[in-house]
Amino acid sequence: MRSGFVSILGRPNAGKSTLLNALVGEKVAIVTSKPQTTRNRITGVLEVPAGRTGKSGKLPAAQIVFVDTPGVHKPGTQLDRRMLQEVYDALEERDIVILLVDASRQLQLDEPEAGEAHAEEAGTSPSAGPAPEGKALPRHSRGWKSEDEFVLGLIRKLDCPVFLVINKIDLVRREELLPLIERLRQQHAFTEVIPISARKRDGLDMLLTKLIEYLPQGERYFPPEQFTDQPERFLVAELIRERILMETGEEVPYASAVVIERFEEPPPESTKPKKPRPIKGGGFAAPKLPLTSIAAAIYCERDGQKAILIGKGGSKLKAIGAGARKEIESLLGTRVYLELRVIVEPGWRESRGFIETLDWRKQMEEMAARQAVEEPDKNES
Ligand SMILES: Nc1nc2c(ncn2[C@@H]2O[C@H](COP(=O)(O)OP(=O)(O)OP(=O)(O)O)[C@@H](O)[C@H]2O)c(=O)[nH]1
Repeated sequence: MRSGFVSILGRPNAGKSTLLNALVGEKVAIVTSKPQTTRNRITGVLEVPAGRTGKSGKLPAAQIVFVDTPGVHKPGTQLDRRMLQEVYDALEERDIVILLVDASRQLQLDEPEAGEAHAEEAGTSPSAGPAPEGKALPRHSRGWKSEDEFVLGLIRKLDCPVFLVINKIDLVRREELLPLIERLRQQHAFTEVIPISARKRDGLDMLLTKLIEYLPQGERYFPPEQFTDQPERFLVAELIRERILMETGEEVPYASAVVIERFEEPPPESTKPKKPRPIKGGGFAAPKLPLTSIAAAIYCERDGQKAILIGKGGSKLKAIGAGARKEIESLLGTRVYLELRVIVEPGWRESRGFIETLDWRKQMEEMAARQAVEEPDKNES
């Protein structure tokens, strides 16, 4: 079989997480219209059984480990630097790299007015983020041309196949697409150039066929039924963060972090399949699902942000909790009791120590170390 790591690299909002989810067929990464949604590298595993039909006939069996990365942007804070480090790490361990660009955004650059503004302000921080789809770029986000150069610099150093994947083609006209492809082709000797729409799942068959063509022969890295290496706790924290990004504006999404403080899975006996319950007046009700009890802390940097997160009479926090709970229930397949509290941690985005505590890989190591101290016998056996 073929197997290998495919890292997905690109500017914020290019659609990397949408592509990852579409390829893997599961919600592995959260997606919002706000840039810099992804903060860690995220693994999504796609198992391709032998005989599946691709663009050029039957595909060989393959396991592709996709690695979504934070959008590359000029670092302004310690958190940004950590995010960039995640990108570097993903570029270390890979067999193929996908450079994902947003076709609609590239086209905006072509407009002379926007182009001039970019040149003027190149190098400014884009932390406040690009404009929503289809809108003109706001002044504060016009530093991104130099960031495109930075991304190109990263891929020029690579010795593996690099695919240029042009996303969001559903937003551009056909006659605009061909000149764009030609212009981007000039930037680097890309192994393949593939236009897609991740949202509409257009072009993904071609992408998959070509990826498998370039993957080395090898064994599986993950068991066939596993679709990510992220623990459920972290997925839950991300679903809460996704809701915060959706429910709040201005700087709050960027200044927020979520830490799971309690994660109590239902006792094993309650997860056994149960019979439907008879109800008064005849008929049966679906059996009650078991309950997972979760408590999470939402960190922000200032009292004002805390007030926004809580909202009038707690309304905002309630909305965040209700939206997140629905998503978590569908992830875990249980009912969920979710408790949220908001904590002000001034300037956490500049604190290396705090940022480290957010890293789930670190959290897992610490939990294992704690368990080894608390239950040494269990560990030895
Ligand atoms: N129209 C359209 N929108 C898309 C497509 N792919 C992604 N989007 C939208 O683009 C926005 C950003 O998508 P994400 O997948 O979060 O982008 P990202 O590159 O992971 O973003 P960062 O986390 O900032 O790095 C979301 O609103 C998506 O729904 C596409 O093919 N077409």
